[in-house]
Amino acid sequence: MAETDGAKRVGLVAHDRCKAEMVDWVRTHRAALARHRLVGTGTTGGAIREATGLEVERLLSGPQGGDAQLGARIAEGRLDVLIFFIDPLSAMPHDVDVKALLRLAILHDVAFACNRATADAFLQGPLLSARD
Ligand SMILES: O=C(CO)COP(=O)(O)O
Repeated sequence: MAETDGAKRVGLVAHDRCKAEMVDWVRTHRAALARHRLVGTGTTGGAIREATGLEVERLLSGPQGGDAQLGARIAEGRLDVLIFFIDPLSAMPHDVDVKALLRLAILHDVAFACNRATADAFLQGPLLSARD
């Protein structure tokens, strides 16, 4: 656990076709997520902040380096959990950045959820639970 208050540093990222689902997921779990420190890629973070009023640190947009910034945080031990709703049906110009982010999460043993079912499971257990 990274923070003494139990808060985790949570990265939030969604590809364009998954952004509505990400916003809905955050809205659904707003109370639990409000206990953590949220950081998102530019557009995702802005959409979440706008829709929920939650404080979200915004990095660059993914294709402009936001995925790489999250990867750097993982490499530096500054991110605890990654929620990344990946579009499995679209080619991405920054696919190498997406792969690098996931590779770094695996390498540094950072828990990551790439779909809603897994993200929901994170809310049930010690990673992001609303319970203490
Ligand atoms: O492209 C992304 C992840 O690969 C997400 O970036 P945005 O949140 O800026 O759209």
